[in-house]
Amino acid sequence: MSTPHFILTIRCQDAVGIVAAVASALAAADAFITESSHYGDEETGLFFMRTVFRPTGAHFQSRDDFLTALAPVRQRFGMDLNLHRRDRRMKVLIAVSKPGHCLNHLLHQWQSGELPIDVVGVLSNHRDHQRLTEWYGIPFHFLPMGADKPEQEAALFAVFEQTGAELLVLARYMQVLSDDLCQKLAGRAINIHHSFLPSFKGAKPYHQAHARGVKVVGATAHYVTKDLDEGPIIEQETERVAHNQSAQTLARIGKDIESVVLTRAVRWHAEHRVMLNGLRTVVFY
Ligand SMILES: Nc1nc2c(c(=O)[nH]1)N[C@@H](CN(C=O)c1ccc(C(=O)N[C@@H](CCC(=O)O)C(=O)O)cc1)CN2
Repeated sequence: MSTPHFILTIRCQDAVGIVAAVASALAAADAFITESSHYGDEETGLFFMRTVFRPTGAHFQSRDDFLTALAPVRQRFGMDLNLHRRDRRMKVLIAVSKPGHCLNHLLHQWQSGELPIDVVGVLSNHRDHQRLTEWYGIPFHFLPMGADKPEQEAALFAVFEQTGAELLVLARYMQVLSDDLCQKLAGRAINIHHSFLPSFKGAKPYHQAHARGVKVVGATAHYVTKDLDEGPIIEQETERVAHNQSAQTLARIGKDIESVVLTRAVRWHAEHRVMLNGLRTVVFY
């Protein structure tokens, strides 16, 4: 059986000696570092680090062993420190409305082993994608938007909790989540917006873009906050468009970009490569 690798992520106030202290603690625990990235943001004064390592010694093998070895450094610098087995797959719940292209792409990538996740369910306020979801052998949860939005959202959060989900992916889910639900899911919900933010927030961004006469369209994956389309950006991509292309054609071009951008963002989040830095993110590619 191959030796498990661990992913260590750290966020704390920046200071002299953090990298040396972490590397020394890992060396003292016979940890072999295979990958390491760090960044200090001079504006926010925050330090970020992602290190991948594997055990080589007899005394330090388990996650708890290494958490114990890192405890003094964690305390010295007041770190927000997390340690994950690299072979553990994140549990993901996907929400979708009528546009199904992002869901389809995610499910194909997952089934093809291209994403380090387990899809624990798909939920929707429409039944359009129930057959596709069940074809993949995934539970489908129909949560229609009745008159009582808090009730629908309570049912949504109940599915999130009951499935053991660790991430909610809004794969063109066209309902605005309430402040209360956003707080409960802070840092655990990713949305795909079908424009190159901050341009063209809200509904019908391709019509807005066409009317503005843009030469480039794009898509943005971001963490979900109460402020619509304002959450910390994880990934963006663009493609050139031309004067003779309609809003419908822009939307068709955009579908492929949205699918790729959302899948990248989910992969990077599941690989613990994305860290929140206020209203921004740090992404260790
Ligand atoms: N709290 C948040 N919730 C959601 C966000 C977000 O950023 N914060 N993003 C949306 C997705 N989205 C754009 O990317 C978006 C979805 C829906 C709407 C909208 O105006 N919806 C209408 C209803 C539309 C319908 O029923 O078809 C509404 O909610 O009144 C704008 C942008 C997902 N949720």
